Amino acid sequence: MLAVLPANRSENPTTQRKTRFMTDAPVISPIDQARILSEALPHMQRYDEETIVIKYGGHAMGAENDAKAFARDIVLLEQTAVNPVVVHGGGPQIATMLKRLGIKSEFAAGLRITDGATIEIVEMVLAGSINKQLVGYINEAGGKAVGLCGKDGNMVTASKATRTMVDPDSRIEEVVDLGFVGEPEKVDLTLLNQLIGHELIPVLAPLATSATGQTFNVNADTFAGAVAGALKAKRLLLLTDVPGVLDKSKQLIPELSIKDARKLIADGTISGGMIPKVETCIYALEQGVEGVVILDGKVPHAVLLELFTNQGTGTLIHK
Ligand SMILES: Nc1ncnc2c1ncn2[C@@H]1O[C@H](COP(=O)(O)OP(=O)(O)O)[C@@H](O)[C@H]1O
Ligand SMILES: CC(=O)N[C@@H](CCC(=O)OP(=O)(O)O)C(=O)O
Repeated sequence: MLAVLPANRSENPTTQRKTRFMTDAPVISPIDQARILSEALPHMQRYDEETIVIKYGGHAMGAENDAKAFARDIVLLEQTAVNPVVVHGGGPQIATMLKRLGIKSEFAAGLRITDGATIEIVEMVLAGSINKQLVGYINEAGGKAVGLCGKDGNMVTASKATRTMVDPDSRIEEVVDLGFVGEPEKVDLTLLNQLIGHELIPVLAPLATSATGQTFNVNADTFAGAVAGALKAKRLLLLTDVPGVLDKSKQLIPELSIKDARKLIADGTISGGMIPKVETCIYALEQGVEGVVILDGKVPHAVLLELFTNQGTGTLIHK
């Protein structure tokens, strides 16, 4: 038998809830809402059953409501048959905790120099608080998130990272000892393959183990690139707090070739935390990821805008 529509639709609790949500939003007619959904169809079809790695940076996280909105968009992706894999950062949150504990922290080439005391805090903040918070938000939005780090199932093994820096005064090159900072060497997909495509959303903290069982702190962009490369992901999205890669006059560069990106690193236009981000994009492209984008995660629904509309935001890096 056909269900009888309620005579007064506003008495329907579902309609009431929707109406309440709509009060703060710009007025969009129901027909426009339907049109927007319909226009998303070809985009959804393009990503059907495809794996998309989304790196959610510590700066992009912002307030609780922003993280909850991000989580909701991730659930929406999964609902449309995309396979999202979330890798999160937490640099600013680690910095806050280290400061509270009176532990000094320094960076070299965008990487945190990580001693024995620091790695304990890094693991606590990344795999403990941030990871479980994001898992909670995704699950609250109706998803089934599984929080892991690279140590689980030996997913990501790493070797000790080193960087050569040029002393600005003497111009002499010196090797910087970064301590327990790891460079991903191998990604074992056994565990991830148990989750992807089974309605489960992996949420990964960027920690790895060495061959001898040492825990390594891995830059979250580098970690995301290694995972995206191993998965041959369709897209890698790096969400940060700037519109994308900016030129010397702070203008957004919408597209960047690998060659030009390398030039911008060499001439100092790209510096600090943007270096591992761009290096990650280059690595991921070389590993067969189809498209990589650096974008502003603070823009509401940044992920949906990038994937499901014609409005490309941020910097697309290509071969
Ligand atoms: N050319 C550049 N374009 C944009 N951002 C840059 C550039 N060079 C350096 N940066 C810095 O990189 C930062 C992003 O890296 P990071 O702080 O590690 O972000 P996240 O926490 O999202 O990984 C920006 O906030 C900006 O200060
Ligand atoms: C080695 C290294 O630098 N690790 C990073 C890991 C977290 C991270 O990368 O977080 P964001 O993406 O928010 O910057 C750190 O200790 O800050």
